Amino acid sequence: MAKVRVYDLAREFGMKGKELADRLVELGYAVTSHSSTLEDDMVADIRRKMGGEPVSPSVSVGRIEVRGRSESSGPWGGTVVRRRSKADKEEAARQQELAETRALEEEAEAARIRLLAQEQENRESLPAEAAGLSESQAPAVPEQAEAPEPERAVPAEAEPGIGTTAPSAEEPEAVQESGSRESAESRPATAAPPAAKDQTPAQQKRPRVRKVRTTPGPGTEPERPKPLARIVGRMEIPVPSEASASEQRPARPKPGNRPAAPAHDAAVGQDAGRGAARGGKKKDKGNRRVVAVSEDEALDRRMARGSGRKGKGGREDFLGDAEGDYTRQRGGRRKKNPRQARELPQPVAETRAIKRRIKVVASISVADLARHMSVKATEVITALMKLGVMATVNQALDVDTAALVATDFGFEVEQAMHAELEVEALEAMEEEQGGEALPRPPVVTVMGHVDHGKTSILDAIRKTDVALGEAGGITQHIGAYHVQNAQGGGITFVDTPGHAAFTEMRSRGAQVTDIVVLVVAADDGVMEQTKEAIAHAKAAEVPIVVAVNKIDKPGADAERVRRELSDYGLIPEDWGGQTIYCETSAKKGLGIPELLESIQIQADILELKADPSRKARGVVIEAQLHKGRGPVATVLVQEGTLRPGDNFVAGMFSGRVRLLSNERGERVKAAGPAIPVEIQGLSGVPSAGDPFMVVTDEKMAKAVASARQLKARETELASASKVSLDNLFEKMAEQDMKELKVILRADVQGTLEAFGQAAENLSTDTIRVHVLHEGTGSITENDIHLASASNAIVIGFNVRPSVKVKELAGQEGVDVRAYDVIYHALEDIEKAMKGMLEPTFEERVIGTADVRQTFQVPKVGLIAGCTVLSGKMQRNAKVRVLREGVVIYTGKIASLKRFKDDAKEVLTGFECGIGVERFNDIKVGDQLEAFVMDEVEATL
Ligand SMILES: Nc1nc2c(ncn2[C@@H]2O[C@H](COP(=O)(O)OP(=O)(O)OP(=O)(O)O)[C@@H](O)[C@H]2O)c(=O)[nH]1
Repeated sequence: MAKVRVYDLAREFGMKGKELADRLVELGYAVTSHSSTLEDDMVADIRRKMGGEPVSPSVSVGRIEVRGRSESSGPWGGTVVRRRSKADKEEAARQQELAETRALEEEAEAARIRLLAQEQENRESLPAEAAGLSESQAPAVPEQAEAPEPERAVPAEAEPGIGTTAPSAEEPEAVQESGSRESAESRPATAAPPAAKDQTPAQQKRPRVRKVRTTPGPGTEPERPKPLARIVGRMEIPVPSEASASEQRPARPKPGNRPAAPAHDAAVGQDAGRGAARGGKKKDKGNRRVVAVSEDEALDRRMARGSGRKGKGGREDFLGDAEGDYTRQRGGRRKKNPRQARELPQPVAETRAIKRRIKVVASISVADLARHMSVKATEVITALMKLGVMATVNQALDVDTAALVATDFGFEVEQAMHAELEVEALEAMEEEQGGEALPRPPVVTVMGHVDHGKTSILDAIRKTDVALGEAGGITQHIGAYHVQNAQGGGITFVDTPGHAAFTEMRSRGAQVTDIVVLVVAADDGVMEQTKEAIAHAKAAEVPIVVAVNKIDKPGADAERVRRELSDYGLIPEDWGGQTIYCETSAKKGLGIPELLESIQIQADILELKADPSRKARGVVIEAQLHKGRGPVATVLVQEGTLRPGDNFVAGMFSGRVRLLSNERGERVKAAGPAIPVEIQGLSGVPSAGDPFMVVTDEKMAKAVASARQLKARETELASASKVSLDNLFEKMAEQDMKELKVILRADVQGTLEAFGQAAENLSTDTIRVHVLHEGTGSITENDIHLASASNAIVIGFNVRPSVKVKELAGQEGVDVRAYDVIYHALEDIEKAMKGMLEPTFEERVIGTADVRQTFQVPKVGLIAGCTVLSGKMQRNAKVRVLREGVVIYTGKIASLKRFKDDAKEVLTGFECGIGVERFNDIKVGDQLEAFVMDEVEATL
């Protein structure tokens, strides 16, 4: 073919040669001047790019690919040459952009449906497409219609569209763009260029766009236009999602793009191929995006693309991150948010999950549980009722119950015992791995009756402390101190006030004392507190060393003391017993070394040992908040060695030993077993008797402390009993109570007024009696609820609470008292205020009976014919009616008859008739349980 020069071509376009040359340079063609020669392919390409065809021809030649490989079309599939009128092409070109945009939205849904329909759907679409072509292009019709291949090819094309792998996927796009469906799916490399050459601009838009994303590979034909030129058309790149959109076009032919359908199909094949290569997920993304795009958005998108990115990054984004890319281009951050929002639920859910977990150590009050779940306490109470649990706001729920009710509110209750378990594990490990247990000094507590000389003896002992040297004198009192005797032995004295503290510590599980020194004044003998001290020491199973003091006194009689103490089991050694006796005079310093020696002997007998190599463990002897030094505690180390820097837990508090000092205020570097030491560095003030333990690290210390605080709070709530006349005095002392709230019930109004006045007159400077509520009639459940909520007691005159009310009162811990005489009630209140009142009554079951028959007796009511199973049935006793083990009524035995005679009581094995007061619903098979309320003696 003759070579065409630029100016020749320019004439076709009605341009000057130079103009076209410049234009071609702009387009990236290697043109130097208006007289440069152009290859045929270049000419065709230029014609296409310059607005289609030369001015003169009235028709253009387009080539469309026949889908699939036909027998006649050779290995790459056949092509059909068709003719289109210029008007058609112009129309197509004009409408192309808008049509595509509209198509995006219109086709989006169809695309999704189509993808889901997969092969069958695609197959159905092909005939429609072929028919569309046949209408306008006679030559194409027979070939397309007759060829069976296209139909076979469609499924193959569709497959990549849904994520299957197509070998062509990784082929250079320049090759793929013009490929037929077949070429796209199988081997498009060489078939593509002819189609590209002959396509109308509208047809080529899409393929051109795709070219942008790839660099022409080695498989491209040499005569193909330079890649640079192709980049110019990049602005029209459809996003991958459009692949699925374009896939729909054959099914919905439109006037503007119907002829281009095959090319679109080819594009589908390409995109599908890419999608396949990148995995179905990305393809799916593309699909989602298409669905979401409106016409306006599509326009925006195209514009954004037009001004947008180039090169590989663009391709990556388009294909792999289409949504992200879109949102970034359209609105930066703002637009990115929706995407983030889609990703957010996960972390949000996690946060919620954490928030929705409530840690409970042992129990939690209803109020606390409600607070944790941000619901009203009444809602929790209702939920509990549904579970069959009757609870009040302040009632404590155990972990299981709390977990059960929390589930209703979408919360999870977690047993918060980890920290404590860790400590236990550490303790166990320490014990296991600990070193050798070595002899340790004894820990001694001095007890005795008032004024028998305890303090004097301790003072005398201190004076013997060789460690004091000439400086002498204890500089500070720390509750315990260690003395070294002349023989080099050491003894630790716990200097706590009396046996109350001793017992209190013991009640906390802190057995610190190895030996008790019982001081008895020789001139006074065994007194009340001497006996108590003996009882406490014995209860604690601690050996006693007796110090018979004040032997210097004229009336001193050591023998008498021995005799008296022998009565309590403290038999002297020289009498054949095992108790060591020492005669001392604290005042004159007599017998003190012997006393110390005796203690030592006793300690030797006990063979006291401890392992100094492990982490320290001990007991808080006393603690206080010091103005300048913060919380300080005297700790008695029982095992291991305590050193500055150790992280520890003391009761509910944690800390790190900042400073260790002994009873003389001297800094010490370490404190071993049985050594009392004062520590600084606590987070709070622990209580005497609290366990002390060095833990692994600060984190653990804090965790354990907070777990204990939580537990303590729960325990406090759980045991928070309501004020009763019995504990009124304690509560006053503990809680600084200033008011005794009373709810009154009486049979007549006059009694109420009289009592109310008298009760309020009992008010003193420290406590006021306040009648919270009063009314006539029996005590109601509401009274109990009110009392429970207000920490009040309920007093009834000539009225008794019903069984139900009584039970409720029991559950709520409300003190309900019934009196017949105002004076007795006032007396009780007065006693309570003085802390003198003791518990009064206790229930005692006296017998059970089986109901065998029932009789309706006129004017009397229902009588149960019973057999007494155990104990006895007693007239006027209280009785519970049980049906299948459940108490259905509690009342009083109104009548008890043996045959026709009234009986006081009926014993086991006998039959009787029982009438229950105000209860006529007794049935055969019920069981009656008779009980009485016994007055309970006050105990110490
Ligand atoms: N004659 C004489 N008097 C003594 C002796 N020991 C103590 N006293 C005196 O007895 C009184 C009470 O002594 P304390 O040491 O205070 O007795 P206590 O047992 O500590 O007393 P409380 O702390 O009140 O329980 C004081 O006046 C002492 O001087 C002693 O061995 N001989």
